[in-house]
Amino acid sequence: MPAHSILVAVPADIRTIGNHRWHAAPETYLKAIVRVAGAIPVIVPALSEELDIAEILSRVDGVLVTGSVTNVHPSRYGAEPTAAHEPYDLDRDALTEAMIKGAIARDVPLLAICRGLQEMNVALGGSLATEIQDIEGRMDHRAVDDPEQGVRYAIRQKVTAEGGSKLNRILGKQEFQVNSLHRQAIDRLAEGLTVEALAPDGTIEAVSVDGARGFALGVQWHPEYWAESDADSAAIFSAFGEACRAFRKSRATAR
Ligand SMILES: N[C@@H](CCC(=O)NCCCC(=O)O)C(=O)O
Repeated sequence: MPAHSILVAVPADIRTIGNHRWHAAPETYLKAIVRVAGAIPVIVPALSEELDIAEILSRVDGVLVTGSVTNVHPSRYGAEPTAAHEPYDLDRDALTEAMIKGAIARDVPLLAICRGLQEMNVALGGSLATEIQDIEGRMDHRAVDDPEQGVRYAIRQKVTAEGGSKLNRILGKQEFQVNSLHRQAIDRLAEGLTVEALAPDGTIEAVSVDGARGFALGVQWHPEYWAESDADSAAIFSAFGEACRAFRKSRATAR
């Protein structure tokens, strides 16, 4: 096991376990950070009003925003909340907005996955569509109804990366298969984001930050799930880990 020294901040979800509120992150992301990106994940509690986010960002070498079954509260992108938008996690919304904006402003490498990509778009002023499987012409991007996680997260959808995009360079190809499971998607793309990849129905599957000096990528699918066994998933986590190491070095030399 390598002795890692790179730190990656992971904003927490709020979960209720028994009678307690927990600040938690899914293990699949934590293992992918340790085992494939080669870094130490540091879970940041969703207590944004009590934390100095700038201070946290000055001590970490990357930020990874995970997926979650909860949805960004629609008031954050000017939509009326309805039952179809639920469930929410308002504390996570506040934390991820601050961490995403802060990471981009400071060139801290950022990898945003699924809900994370949606939060990246909302943080920069974009909006989301909900229940996209009900929109004419759109595919059903939800997980298959199966108790087995490996079946729910099976890689089975085609995605096409823009030629010359960051993803195209990381993966060395334009066409690939992913495990994209979600019921919301980017509607109005935020100014400052570039589309990196699309599903066959036009759903935005990946974005990057325009003019970012470092790594600032959002993917709608789940590279964390197969990061140890699927070459494309591994390539994304390895590229993120490399970016974090390069950022640590550049920051050390600037001091
Ligand atoms: N809530 C959003 C984001 C979807 C997401 O991040 N899913 C992660 C895992 C979900 C699971 O295991 O069921 C949406 O649905 O669009």
